Amino acid sequence: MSEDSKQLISLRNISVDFKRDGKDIAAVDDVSLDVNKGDIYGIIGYSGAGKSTLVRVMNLLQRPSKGTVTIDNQELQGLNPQELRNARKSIGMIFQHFNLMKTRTVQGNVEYPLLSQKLSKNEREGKSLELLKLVGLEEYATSYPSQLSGGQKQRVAIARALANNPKVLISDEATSALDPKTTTSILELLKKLNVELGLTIVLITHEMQVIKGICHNVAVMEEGQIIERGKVAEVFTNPQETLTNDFVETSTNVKSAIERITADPSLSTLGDNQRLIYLNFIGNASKEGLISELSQKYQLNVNILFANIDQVDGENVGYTIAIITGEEASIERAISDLQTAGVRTRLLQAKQKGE
Ligand SMILES: Nc1ncnc2c1ncn2[C@@H]1O[C@H](COP(=O)(O)OP(=O)(O)OP(=O)(O)O)[C@@H](O)[C@H]1O
Repeated sequence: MSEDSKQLISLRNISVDFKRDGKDIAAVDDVSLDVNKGDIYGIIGYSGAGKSTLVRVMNLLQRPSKGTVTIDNQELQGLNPQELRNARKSIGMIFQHFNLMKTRTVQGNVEYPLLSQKLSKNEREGKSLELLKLVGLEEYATSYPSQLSGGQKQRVAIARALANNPKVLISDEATSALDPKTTTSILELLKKLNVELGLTIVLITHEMQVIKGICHNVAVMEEGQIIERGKVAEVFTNPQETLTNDFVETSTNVKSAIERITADPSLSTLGDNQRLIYLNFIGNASKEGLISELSQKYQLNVNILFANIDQVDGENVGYTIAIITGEEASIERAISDLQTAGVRTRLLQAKQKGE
């Protein structure tokens, strides 16, 4: 397969400017992004970062001020209105507030996009029931949206988005209005659609937990730009930008643990030759064993204040905050050994003799 045919979405130098109070706002600022077929690509950023605007560019619901949009080797800006309508069918979308039609039944909602296809009533009914089965809601075909829970409404919206057999599903904060358990079940459904149908998914969110749950790749957006991108496991364990680090540490509870520990004098008032240190490691939990091994080797006392282990894209990632006590040179050597073994270390606080 050539590099080109692997790409499903290709955005080149996209900028979107809006006018507000007579001033230009760069909602998206010179963004290039490639999404490969079969990928689950997450775009994360705080509110106002430009995520929704960027994904609306992917089907030209938002025309960019600059740049080109190519979907499956077809440049969208070159299409006439009829061709664009057809191209848009290959891009399904789901949203935070589901956008279902209240006066139509569940099945009626799923059938709606099929009305523009040359299908008989029977074929439409068959297809919509098949889609409802796929999302686990065939028993609710005759119910109305108001009779469903949020998670069920989102399943209906997913079935509807799949009606035209799209190549890509864009999920715009689709789990933001759902509780954590329902969020997990919707993410599991998206993962299943990705695996079983080979559906490419672009998912925008402000929660790293969502990215960690199902994405293979991630882009971090701030002020209209992509400031960092890469494989989720890599970005998670070695974030380069402050904002990325902030997302990672919030989702792993490391941020709140550091705040709690440094605000508590009984934990953060260090004695002589003590260091408060943060350790982050990927791979096997045996790195935990490494800490006790090094503490024996260098005669250090390690007091673990916080530890968390997480799964990112199938890999274990560990986070530990500890106070290490011992001779300064021994601490230095132990930290150097940890780094050699692939552990990321960060000094949070230190007190040397005589301070
Ligand atoms: N139609 C519009 N007219 C003017 N400004 C807009 C318009 N749409 C978005 N913006 C502005 O563009 C910037 C990016 O908005 P966008 O909705 O893309 O961000 P976001 O990251 O998706 O945030 P959120 O999750 O809150 O929607 C914001 O400053 C927003 O106010």
